[in-house]
Amino acid sequence: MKVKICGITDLNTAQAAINSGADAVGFVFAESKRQITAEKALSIIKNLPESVLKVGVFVNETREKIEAVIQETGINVIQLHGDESPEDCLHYEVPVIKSFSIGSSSDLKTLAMYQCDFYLLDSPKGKYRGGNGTSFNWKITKTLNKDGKKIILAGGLNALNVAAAINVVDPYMVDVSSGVETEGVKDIDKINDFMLHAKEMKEEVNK
Ligand SMILES: O=C(O)c1ccccc1NCC(=O)[C@H](O)[C@H](O)COP(=O)(O)O
Repeated sequence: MKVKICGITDLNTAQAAINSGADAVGFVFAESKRQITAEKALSIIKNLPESVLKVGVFVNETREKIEAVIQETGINVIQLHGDESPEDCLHYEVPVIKSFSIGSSSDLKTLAMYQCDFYLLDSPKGKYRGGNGTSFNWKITKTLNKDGKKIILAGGLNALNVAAAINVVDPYMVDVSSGVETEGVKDIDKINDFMLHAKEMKEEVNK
């Protein structure tokens, strides 16, 4: 199972997540308690291996700003986490993750309107557009026709529930932020624990 650790704000945590097996790390450029500047993101990203996906998270941001952040920081994937239209997700030089708030099965119908590289399923917004630590009813996804889409499951995941979530949703990747934090700060022990449960699940599924 592939894993994205989101809401990275320092190099030590990024490196620990990658050493633990993270396939992607996320940097939030939108309004958030985890918001990071382009300058700080660059100082982290330049020290990370090529092979890891560096995801920039944006909410209803202008194309000009997103393209500038791509140039300034070296992020190699963008995550559009607001009310972006299908057209807003096209014609970027890097792969695009579009996130969708899943409150009921009708929310899944929207995915068919979008052509993007990854489809991230998250809980409906809380204080911020994402990173709120709440999960949605994973069983809703049973009605989703994946049709080859790469699904990223997010929202309230943690070491204790990630294996069950993978079992129900069968995603391409899982994404976590709050569930690997203690008092709002990324916790390396929790990252290691999450990784163990998410990656172990892959072994179980492949048996
Ligand atoms: O993480 C944030 O603070 C955030 C703020 C605004 C928009 C998106 C944000 N995060 C996007 C993510 O990919 C999170 O990992 C995802 O929403 C899951 O978060 P959590 O429920 O805390 O694990």
